[in-house]
Amino acid sequence: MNVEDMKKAVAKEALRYIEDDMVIGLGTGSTTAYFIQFLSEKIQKGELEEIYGVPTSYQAKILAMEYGVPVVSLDQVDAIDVAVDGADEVDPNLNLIKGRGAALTMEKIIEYRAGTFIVLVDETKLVDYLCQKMPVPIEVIPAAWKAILEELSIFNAEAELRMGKKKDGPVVTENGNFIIDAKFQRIEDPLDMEIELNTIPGVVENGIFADIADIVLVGTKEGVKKMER
Ligand SMILES: O=C(CO)[C@H](O)[C@H](O)COP(=O)(O)O
Repeated sequence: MNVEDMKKAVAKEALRYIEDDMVIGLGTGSTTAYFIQFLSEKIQKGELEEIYGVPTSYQAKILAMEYGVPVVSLDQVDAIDVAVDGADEVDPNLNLIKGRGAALTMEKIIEYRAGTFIVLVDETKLVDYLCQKMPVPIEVIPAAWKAILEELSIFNAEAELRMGKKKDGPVVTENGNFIIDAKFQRIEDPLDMEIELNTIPGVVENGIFADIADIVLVGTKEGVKKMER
């Protein structure tokens, strides 16, 4: 089983948690894209009814619209039953780093409020501690980017402004902000770090998702494994 097959396997497995009449937070990224596709197939077959998706990004919204999954915004719903999203790192306590796709703020807004937050990863995302492989994406107000970059040196972070790939200059998020990717040495206390980073003036949100995930479905060569809080 290659990584792509693992992503598909966890996306299929996540459907087990979806029932009629649910409002579902739709995450961002390649793994969640499979989930949206498979969710749509079940809806088209009539196996799921009265499903509404709350997208965490334009990517999720456009995919849902293309696949015919009804889309609503957060302010149109009373509650989110389940949210499904990928992650960049998962530690043994189900703490996450997210935000490679620069959608971390809306992802956290929605996933924090979900009755059940299900994370879909392949086994390459499992780490012993956060920041083992990936930096923490931090969404910042553009005017503050340079000051924040310097302030992050207090944490011994190697931090850089994220630059566009098919755009000149910095990546601009869907909220009109910049992203700083900060590689810390090792995050000992994810919750503490998540809160501390958000106290820096100009920081909108950061990609540490501590104590939010309820279930992590991990695609492995041996099949899907479940980690649960
Ligand atoms: O946080 C994210 C986007 O902001 C993604 O969920 C995360 O990067 C995982 O993506 P993929 O499933 O493509 O590996």
